[in-house]
Amino acid sequence: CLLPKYYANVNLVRSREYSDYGCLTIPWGNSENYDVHSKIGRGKYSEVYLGKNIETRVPCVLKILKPVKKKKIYREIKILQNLQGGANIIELIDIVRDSISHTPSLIFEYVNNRDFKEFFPTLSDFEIRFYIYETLKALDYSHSHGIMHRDIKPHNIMIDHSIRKLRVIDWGLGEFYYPNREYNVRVASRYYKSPELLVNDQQYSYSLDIWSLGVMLAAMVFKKEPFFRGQDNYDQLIKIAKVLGTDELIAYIEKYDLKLDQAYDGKIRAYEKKVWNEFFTKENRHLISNECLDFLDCCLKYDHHFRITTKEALNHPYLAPVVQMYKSIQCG
Ligand SMILES: CN1CCn2c1nc1c(Br)c(Br)c(Br)c(Br)c12
Ligand code: NA
Repeated sequence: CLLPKYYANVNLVRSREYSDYGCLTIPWGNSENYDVHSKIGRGKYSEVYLGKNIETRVPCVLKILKPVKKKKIYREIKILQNLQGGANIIELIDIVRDSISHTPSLIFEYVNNRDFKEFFPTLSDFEIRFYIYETLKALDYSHSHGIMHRDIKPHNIMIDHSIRKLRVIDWGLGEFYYPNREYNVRVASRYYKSPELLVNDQQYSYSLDIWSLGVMLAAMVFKKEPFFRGQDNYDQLIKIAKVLGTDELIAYIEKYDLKLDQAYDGKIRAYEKKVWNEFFTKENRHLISNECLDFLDCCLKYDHHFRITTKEALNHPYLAPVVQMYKSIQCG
């Protein structure tokens, strides 16, 4: 078929400025238009506040960027601009230069999100499938526009359950995909880091986001948050090997002639690949189905070349009930 399996060339066929975030025209807004209220979060690169538009009184979120390399700030803004209007992509309302810190602040639409650690355990089987589907819509839009998110985790999935609204936030680690380009492996958050990041396979692609989504889903359906709890980046791979087994990890490493950091020497013992039913409990059984386990197998592959793509995932039987629901709404 004409379409490459995974949007390999979208950034090659577009004009240069689409992905060249060096030269960016920022339509600076006016920080006087916004009232800053309470701090709602703090990250490595930003402080996040709840605020309001002074005139309209409409709530908004102000992400005040810590002074990092301009190039990184421009990359986040360029990615947000390129993705605006895409399904479940957080809306960037304004960019203002903070009158005090002089660093840029990004003004986003507000989502009445509830901490996932309290909210996720309340979800039914269908609701989990629904929110995975909604997240995949955002990832498919992003990947089809040549962009990897590289920090998918529950903290970056904002959900207002009262209106079934989901938005993917924090595109600060996002990057433009080019075939055969080598990328920094120090991305994503530890528990959601994919094997390629942990064995320093720098030629990764969009499928990094699919691993992180799979890890998030496993935590939701098995009620085990996080699903792979590594003490550090080395232990993270050990925790994965304890579930997926050592054989396929070694096969992946040998296939691409990857070198394991000497920190692993003697650490990676022979672990049997576990069968999923070892994680079944009374509390999580109602969330687990054969389609769900198959979906997890498609996402949680060591070799990123073999992971399911967003397009294929949206058509996986696990999500058929969501597709069916949307069809029934359209037919009225
Ligand atoms: C740390 N927290 C909690 C809620 N929340 C946080 N960061 C947020 C960002 Br960035 C955006 Br954009 C939106 Br919208 C929401 Br809501 C956010
Ligand atoms: Na954000």
